[in-house]
Amino acid sequence: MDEKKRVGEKAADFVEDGMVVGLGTGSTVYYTIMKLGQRVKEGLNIQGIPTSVQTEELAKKAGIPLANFKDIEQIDVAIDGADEVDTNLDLIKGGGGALLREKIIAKAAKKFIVVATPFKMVEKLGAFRLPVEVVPFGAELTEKHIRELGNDPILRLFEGKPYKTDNGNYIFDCDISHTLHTKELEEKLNMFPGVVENGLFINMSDIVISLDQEKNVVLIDRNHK
Ligand SMILES: O=C[C@H](O)[C@H](O)[C@H](O)COP(=O)(O)O
Repeated sequence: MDEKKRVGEKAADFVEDGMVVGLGTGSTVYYTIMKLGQRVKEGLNIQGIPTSVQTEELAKKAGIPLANFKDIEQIDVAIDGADEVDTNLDLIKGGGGALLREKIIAKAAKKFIVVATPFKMVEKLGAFRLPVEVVPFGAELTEKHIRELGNDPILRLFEGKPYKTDNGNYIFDCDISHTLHTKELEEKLNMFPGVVENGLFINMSDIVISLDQEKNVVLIDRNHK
C-alpha cells in the first residue's frame, strides 16, 4: 500500500496551476487524486477529466473541479496506473475495466504519466491477460474472431453475469503471452467491428513513475532512456 502511495503521490508534482488533468482509474492513481485534492484545498487551480464513473466520484469527493470536454482546449497531462509496464514503457491497462476512457484521454493529453509499483514492471507484456472491450451485440462472433487470432478470450464476469464497462460493453480478457508484436496486435484487434478498444497502450506513455531496488522513487522518461 505504501508503494502505491509513494508513486501515486509523486505524480501530483507534475501538475501545475491552470492545468487540465486527465484523472486515471485504480488503486495507485487513487493516491494522485487524493494528493491533488489536498493541493486544490491549498489553492491549486486545476480542472480534472475523469476516466471512469468511479474516478469521477472520487475526484468530486476530493474537491477537484471537473471539466466538460466542450469547455476545454487541451488536456495538459493525464496520470494513470497500469497492469503491466514493459522495458519500452508500453502498457497493458484495463484490469479495472476503464481502458476505453483511459485511452481516449491518454491519447489526447500532451503528457501521459504512468504510476506503477515495481510489481507491475516486466520484461515483456503478457503475464497479465489483455482486456479487450467488445460491444454486447454479436459478442459471440467477436469472441470467435479473437479466438482465431490465438488469444483465448475469457468473458469477464461480475456476480455471475457479464461484467459491463461504464460504456455498457463487455470485456474479454485475452492471453497474449505468446505475442511478440504488440503494436500489430493492438491494431489487429481493433479491426474487428465488434471490438471497441483494447488495453494495449503502445508508444503512449511519456514518463513512468516507479521505485528502484532501494525503494527510491524513480522517473523513467521515454526521451531519456
Ligand atoms: O481499468 C483500469 C486501469 O487500467 C488501471 O489503471 C489499472 O488496472 C491499474 O490499476 P491499479 O493501480 O489498481 O493496479
